[in-house]
Amino acid sequence: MGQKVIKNGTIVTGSDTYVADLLIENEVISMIGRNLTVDGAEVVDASGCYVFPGGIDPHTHLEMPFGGTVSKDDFETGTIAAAHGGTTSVIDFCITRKGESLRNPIKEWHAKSKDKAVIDYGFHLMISEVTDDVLNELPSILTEEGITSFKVFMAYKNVFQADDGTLFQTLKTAKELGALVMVHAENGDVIDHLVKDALAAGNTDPIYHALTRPPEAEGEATARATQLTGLANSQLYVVHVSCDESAQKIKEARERGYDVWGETCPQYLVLDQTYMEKPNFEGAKYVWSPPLREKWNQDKLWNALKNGHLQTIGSDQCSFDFKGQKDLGKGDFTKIPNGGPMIEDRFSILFSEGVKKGRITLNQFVDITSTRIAKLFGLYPKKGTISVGADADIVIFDPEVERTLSVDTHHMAVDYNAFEGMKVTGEPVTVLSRGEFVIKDKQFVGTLGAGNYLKRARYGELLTNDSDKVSV
Ligand SMILES: NC(=O)NCCC(=O)O
Ligand SMILES: [Zn+2]
Ligand SMILES: [Zn+2]
Repeated sequence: MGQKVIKNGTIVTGSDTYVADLLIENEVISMIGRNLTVDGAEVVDASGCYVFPGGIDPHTHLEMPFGGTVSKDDFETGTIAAAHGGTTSVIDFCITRKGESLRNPIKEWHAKSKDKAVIDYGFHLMISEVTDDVLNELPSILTEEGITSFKVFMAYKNVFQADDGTLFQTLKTAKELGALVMVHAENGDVIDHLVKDALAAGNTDPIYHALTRPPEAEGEATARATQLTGLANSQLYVVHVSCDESAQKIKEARERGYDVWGETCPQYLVLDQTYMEKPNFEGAKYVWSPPLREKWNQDKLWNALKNGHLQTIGSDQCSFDFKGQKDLGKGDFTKIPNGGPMIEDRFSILFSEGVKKGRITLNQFVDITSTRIAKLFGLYPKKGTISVGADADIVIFDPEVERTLSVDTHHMAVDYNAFEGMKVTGEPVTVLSRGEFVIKDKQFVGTLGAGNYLKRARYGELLTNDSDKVSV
């Protein structure tokens, strides 16, 4: 791979903003300085643009079986769309099955991703039960696979839901092994009860998905998960926080000194529950779990990001076509596959709605979309920052261009965009993954299978390109 110099851009990290040039050699950033000239190096002009570390999406479901169907974007279309949107690494959820070796789904996830991913990728491992077999397998999964985060679902009764004992045992095991536990925090039993009541009363429209999953069910589960984390003296990351009820519980746990972190998603910051009332079943496009909330929650979530009570943003990418997939739930909202297309717009929504509207600073934007995620999930400082020795995962971002989000221009494989017609400011122009162009002048120029599988460091450890893992 030849050398490249990125010139005249404004480099932005989670803590600093400065004008400098970057030299890229052998997949990494090898020099940062003013007026760099290197004979034979390709010059990439970033005048007028920000130069960000590539976004890291900690929460994707690519080609995931759900609700009798499979999410539409796979590791090919999903990672191409991610790259267009300024994301250069994703961590996808590997879904396990009870009574089976954890190795089987991991193999399946490798098979799904290896020849398709155009950017780097890692896996989280879902834990649905903790048996002796699972406990015996887990240590080698950390060391051999570099999978250092486990997800437990407290919702989706009779599908993914684990009980409190499983969550507690997972927290204890994670502490021993050095893994981060992620939790989908909604009270699945209460939701099941409310869903049965709604269906018995003939309430089958998409809006009842939201009405049967109230904020209290999310707040209660979040509080329970954080308390169990305190009891186990472990570490917890609450995914897709949708409402003030849950954000408050995370803040309280952190104030108590618990090692608890929270992620929100673009949809909860921008869309609200009224979208689920759209006619002609269009409300189904906006069915996520947890559901969209009343609008006033959005200011609370933005403030939580600004004040550090929530720390990251994930896409929760789990896309289904409106025609042929979402419509499986016509006449019964419980059959609408949960999730939406979000991998491409995560970065730009946070920039446009967050930085441009003065809700967060530019450096917070980088921290929330990249640096903090790299630190929590064992990728830092190989990923998540711009420094000498880091992977040259770079986004050259035009902060002034105005555009309209639409299914007509997005690169995700589905037949709608959740932000259809929304105007945003700012766009990734050129994106590099380990020094190679993936997006050049807004065009995809990457290679299927060029993405590397990421073996991640344990919770609290660094991952560098020099020595594989360094303790801190
Ligand atoms: N969030 C959602 O609605 N779908 C994806 C699966 C999950 O994260 O719960
Ligand atoms: Zn979830
Ligand atoms: Zn999810």
